[in-house]
Amino acid sequence: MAIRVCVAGATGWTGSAVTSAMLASNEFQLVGAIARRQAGVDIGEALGRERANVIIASTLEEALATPTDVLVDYSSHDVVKGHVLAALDKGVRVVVGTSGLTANNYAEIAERAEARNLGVIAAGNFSLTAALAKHFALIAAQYLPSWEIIDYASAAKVDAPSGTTRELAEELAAIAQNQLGVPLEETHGPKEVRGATIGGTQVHSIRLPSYVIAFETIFGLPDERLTIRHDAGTGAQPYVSGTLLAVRKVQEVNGLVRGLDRLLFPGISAEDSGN
Ligand SMILES: NC(=O)C1=CN([C@@H]2O[C@H](COP(=O)(O)OP(=O)(O)OC[C@H]3O[C@@H](n4cnc5c(N)ncnc54)[C@H](O)[C@@H]3O)[C@@H](O)[C@H]2O)C=CC1
Ligand SMILES: O=C(O)C1=N[C@H](C(=O)O)C[C@H](O)C1
Repeated sequence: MAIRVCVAGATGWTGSAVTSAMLASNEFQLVGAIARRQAGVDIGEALGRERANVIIASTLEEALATPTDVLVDYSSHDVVKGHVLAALDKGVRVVVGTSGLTANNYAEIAERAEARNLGVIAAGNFSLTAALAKHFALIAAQYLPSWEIIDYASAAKVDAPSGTTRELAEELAAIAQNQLGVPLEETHGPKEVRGATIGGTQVHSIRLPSYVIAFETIFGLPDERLTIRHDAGTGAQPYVSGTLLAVRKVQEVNGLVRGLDRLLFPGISAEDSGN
């Protein structure tokens, strides 16, 4: 039986690519679509396709009035947490693509998902190559003691750091404690220039025209350096297959799974490195 999916942010840059893939597949049945603009319009027509017989809703409550198995969220940092908790309260599993949620937000989501005996899969980045870049960085942190992260995005990206680099920094902390050459409080000059500290990692977000989206984890040793970098282009296609994989897998998950790499590769932990 097809998995019944509702997409929040269905007309957006990412949501429209995911929604189009759902509409083109027999494995999924699109039963709901949420967007701020074009509410009341058929989602197929809004995306330049044939009619899908699904009318775009302006609220989650309206959309989830139709029985739904999985909510996929590619909306906005200011509504995503409310969407996830409300969906769980209605017995709907969730795949979270939207960035901007903190570790505390995710702790609350994990607790709610466990209480409802439902699954949530969230990833700062649903691209396979970005998941590989994160996986390689987690491996490197088992062996190399010092690193920093640079997060590049267009001038229009409102959330900082990116969901990708926030997730990476938080998970690096579970592998090892990053070692700084000079403690931040001993920095001579404004400490802000050393970036934001997330899970012990200094994260630097650049928001400038001409960038699309990229991140790099730089590991420094005396006289040598390793950079693990991911670059994505202007299309949203890289995020589609990972999102669809999560929609399939979330049926089997209880509680929160964070990171596409967790679905694709065996876990890495501090014990593996002896840290
Ligand atoms: N995890 C991942 O792999 C990826 C995550 N993202 C994240 O997904 C989010 C969306 O990104 P884009 O597609 O570029 O955004 P976008 O601005 O192109 O689209 C946002 C969509 O959400 C809807 N929306 C916005 N605010 C809303 C609200 N208050 N209530 C209901 N609907 C609302 C809009 O109508 C639109 O359909 C961002 O947080 C972005 O960082 C984006 C790409 C990949
Ligand atoms: O806003 C974007 O474009 C993207 N956001 C996600 C993030 O915040 O990491 C994922 C991807 O980088 C695209």
